[in-house]
Amino acid sequence: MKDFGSAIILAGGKSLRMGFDKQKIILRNNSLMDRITDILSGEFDELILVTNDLDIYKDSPYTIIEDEIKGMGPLGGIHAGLKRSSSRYSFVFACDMPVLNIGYIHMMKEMIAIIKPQACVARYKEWIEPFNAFYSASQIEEIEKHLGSGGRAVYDCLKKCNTFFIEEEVARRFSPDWDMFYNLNTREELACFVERVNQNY
Ligand SMILES: Nc1nc2c(ncn2[C@@H]2O[C@H](COP(=O)(O)OP(=O)(O)OP(=O)(O)O)[C@@H](O)[C@H]2O)c(=O)[nH]1
Ligand SMILES: [Mg+2]
Repeated sequence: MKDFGSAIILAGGKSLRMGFDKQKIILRNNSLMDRITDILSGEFDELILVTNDLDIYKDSPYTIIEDEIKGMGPLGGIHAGLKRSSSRYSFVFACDMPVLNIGYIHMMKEMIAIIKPQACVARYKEWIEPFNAFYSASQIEEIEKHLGSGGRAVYDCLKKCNTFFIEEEVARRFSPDWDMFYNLNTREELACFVERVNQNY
């Protein structure tokens, strides 16, 4: 079993705030999902998309699955992805995140290789950033317990695991403006991002 061969991209949920399915976001004429998979396929051997619409990916070369425990939000997607993953650790990302930072991924891998936690997640004040993070197969049981008792909060579940939290100042060295955690939840955020990056994307 490889340590770091797999990436999980979450593409389920309701997209209520966006008003259209976020896994279909187009940025400057290109599919955001295609951009994410293009970049991550250079870094990981196995890409697992956890979606609520299998039809979209009929011709995809990647592993396409649905939640096993449905309607529980991102933790349900992480659970399905980890169960399918063939690696000890999986990088977890979301379909509404426009910025990937490979240097930060490399740094997390190095930290994990030394510390050997169950998960590696950035912490920001009293919040965590559940995506652009690593989770491991060793958490599946704890996640099932958490979801089974109705818990949905990723942070609460991570507190019960041996999680290595990356502190804000460390993450900011890689992404001073926190872009690598930015996610597009509304049409305004989408328009604003397109405007801001303009030709540089
Ligand atoms: N597989 C899976 N992914 C999910 C689920 N809920 C959310 N996601 C994904 O998790 C990421 C973060 O989701 P959010 O932006 O918080 O929520 P959302 O449900 O997509 O959108 P809202 O309805 O506006 O809250 C996105 O990549 C979603 O596609 C779920 O139940 N299953
Ligand atoms: Mg979001």
